[in-house]
Amino acid sequence: MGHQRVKALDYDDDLDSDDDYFEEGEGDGEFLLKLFTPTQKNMRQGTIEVKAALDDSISISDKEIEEALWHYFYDITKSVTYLKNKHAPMPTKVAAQKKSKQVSRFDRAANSAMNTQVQNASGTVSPYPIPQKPSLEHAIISAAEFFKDVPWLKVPPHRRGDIIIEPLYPRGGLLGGSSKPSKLAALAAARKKKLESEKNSFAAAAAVDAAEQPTDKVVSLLDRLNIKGQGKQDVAANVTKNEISSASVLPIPTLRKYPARRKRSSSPRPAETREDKPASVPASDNLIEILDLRAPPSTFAATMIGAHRPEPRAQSPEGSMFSLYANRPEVANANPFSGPSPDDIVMNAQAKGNKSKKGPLKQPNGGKTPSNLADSVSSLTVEEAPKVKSKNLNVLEEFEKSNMKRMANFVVIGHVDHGKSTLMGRLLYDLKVVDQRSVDKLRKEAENIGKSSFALAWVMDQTSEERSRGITVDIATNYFETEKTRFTILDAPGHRDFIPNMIAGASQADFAVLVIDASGNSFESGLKGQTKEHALLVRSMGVQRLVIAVNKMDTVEWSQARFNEISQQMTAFLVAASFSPKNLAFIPCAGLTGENVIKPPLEKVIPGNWYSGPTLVEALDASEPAKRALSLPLRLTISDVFRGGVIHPISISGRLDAGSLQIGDSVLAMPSGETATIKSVEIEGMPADWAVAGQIATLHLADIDPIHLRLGDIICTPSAPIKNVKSFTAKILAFEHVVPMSVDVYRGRMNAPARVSRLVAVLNKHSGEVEKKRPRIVQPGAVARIVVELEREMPLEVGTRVVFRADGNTIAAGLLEIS
Ligand SMILES: Nc1nc2c(ncn2[C@@H]2O[C@H](COP(=O)(O)OP(=O)(O)OP(=O)(O)O)[C@@H](O)[C@H]2O)c(=O)[nH]1
Repeated sequence: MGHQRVKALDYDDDLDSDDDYFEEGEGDGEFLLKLFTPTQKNMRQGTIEVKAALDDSISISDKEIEEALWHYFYDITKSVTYLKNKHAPMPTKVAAQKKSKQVSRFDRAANSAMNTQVQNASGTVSPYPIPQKPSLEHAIISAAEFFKDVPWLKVPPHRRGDIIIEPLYPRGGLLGGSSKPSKLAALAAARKKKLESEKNSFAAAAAVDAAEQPTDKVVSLLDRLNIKGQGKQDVAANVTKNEISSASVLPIPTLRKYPARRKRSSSPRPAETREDKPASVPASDNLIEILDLRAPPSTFAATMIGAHRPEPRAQSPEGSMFSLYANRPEVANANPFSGPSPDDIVMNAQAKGNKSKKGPLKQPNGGKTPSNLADSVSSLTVEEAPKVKSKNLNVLEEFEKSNMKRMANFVVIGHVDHGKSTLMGRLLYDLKVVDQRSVDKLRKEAENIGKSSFALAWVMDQTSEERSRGITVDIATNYFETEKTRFTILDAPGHRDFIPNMIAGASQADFAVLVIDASGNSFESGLKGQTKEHALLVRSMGVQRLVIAVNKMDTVEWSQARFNEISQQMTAFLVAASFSPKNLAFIPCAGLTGENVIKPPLEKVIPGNWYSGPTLVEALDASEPAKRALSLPLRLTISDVFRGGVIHPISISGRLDAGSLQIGDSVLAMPSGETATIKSVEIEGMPADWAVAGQIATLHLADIDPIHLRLGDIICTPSAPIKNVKSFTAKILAFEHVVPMSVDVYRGRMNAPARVSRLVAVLNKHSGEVEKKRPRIVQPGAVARIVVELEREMPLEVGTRVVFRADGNTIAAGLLEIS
């Protein structure tokens, strides 16, 4: 700070302007004198010493020395150093300015190359030393030379081997470091040496293997296959023959023990390349001169590789990076596809093993050509499930031999709540078909919902809906037998809403049991309701015999008068409905209490013991067996379609109207026209081999989809099928007025909308003779012939019984005459 202040004294302006500064203590003259006297001495002495310290070659004026001394406050050493540095010879001003900045070696090398080019062009000498070209022969090789025939791995023969790139500069030059090899370099060298020794030993071992075929050597499967494989022998022979002699000269790529690597290298080559260009080294005359369009190396490249311009490159036509060893004779002579592939070797070895153990090995495609294979495939068929084997029974003979108890199916009809189900429940209970325990249980359950009187009815009505509503909805089936007959009960619903179900039941019946409530007004109301309708329906459906159960006699105290009244009225009606009086049987009974069901009523019950007739069961048993159309073609009306589980996925049940069937039979479903095979048969829940007309059978089917089976469809014999018709002529009994009108035609459960298209004639009820042609209307109770047009086809034939309904009422029933 003092120095700065002294130095500032040189500026007059400052001195003049800062008068106060000098006014402290002494006056101006004295102060200056004190100040400059020792300075002048020091300056003279310092100038002498600096001159002495400086080299004589450097010419420096005294003033310059004094300035230095003044600047460095008479420090001789610093002043000398400053002057020396100031007057030392400097190459350029730029270099002097960048003296403090370390010039990178790369920059120096680049500058050198640039100067070299400049020197070559202008003859000037570069200020920097240019690296001298190494004297070794290898040093002439530049990187461009090395890679002149790249892509990689395309090494010319004269350079095949250890490529030694002599460093342009001593190690540790450009990038620093020691000239001693690094550990990594040492490891690489050791590995290389080891591989070479392995290669030589492997080549020798391969030669021995080819001759001796060692078997005791523990090698992997691939090793063994490789050794035994022809491809291996070929390659090994080549390697042995060519490589051992040249191994010391030409370091070859290491041959691996496993052939997969060789396969991998050759497999990508397309077949056409393999055929057109065998794996041989392209001779020199095969080389193609390629126009060298490359630009001269850049400055950087020239620095790195020198100014050498590579010769025009010669490239093999293949120009492939995989041709590194293509010009090697052992590889050139080897056709990689001449022998089996490694996969082939493995497969052949496996085939050998299998052959030795299991005989001839099948070829993957069975030795078939593609065309044969295609033929075989086209000839393949999906084998159908084995048909059920038929016992080929003569069913009619079997039926005769069986001495089967006669069978009868009857439908229980009548107005709603007249006691049909209760009467049948009593029948079954008294016949011990249903045990006491079951009835007690039903009674208890019925009591729980306040319907204790329905307990016996629940023997038949088993669905929750029926039990909760107290009415029968669908046909309920049950079985019992007497000494003479096996009976099937078809309990029909009495409610008018379920007339179709009642028709379905009636279509299976041999006769009918008409239940009439004897209590006050019930009979009369029934006559207005389904009592008459049901009677007419069953009659129109072919039922000729009726057992009329005058039920609930307990409610009228077993009044004979009431019984007689009902009998007379009903007889008149039924005879009018074409029932024969001899086929009508009136039985007084009480289903709820069980009188006269299976046991005659007690005298105390019947006042005056006025009834001595049969019980209900006796009346049933007294019925003439229905004629069975055994010799006619099979006709079975489907009343139920269900899935019988895994074993029986498709099952149907229904009454055989005609014909017979047995296990293994092929049957035809109409109207679908689909065939099925009968797998098994059940009659009354028991397995059977066959079934005949009149029986209600369950058939478990195969070879048919359930969608082709519906309620009311007909199962028939394929050789004599029932036909689907669109129109027919029928003889009808009119219940209501019939005019040309829209109706629904029922055949059992099957129905279809139709139109009465024409009234042909009114017929005599008894003789059937035409009484009036082309009537405009058919009166209720009259018999007439009409023509009906169906909106869709139905399987119908002559003799089929049909029912006509309109607006929920049965208006007529009839028999097909012409279809
Ligand atoms: N007092 C008396 N009641 C009876 C007799 N038979 C049936 N009942 C009663 O009549 C009612 C109807 O009986 P169900 O057997 O259900 O009549 P149903 O004709 O089968 O009825 P649906 O099948 O619905 O048409 C029940 O409450 C029975 O207890 C009988 O002999 N005497």
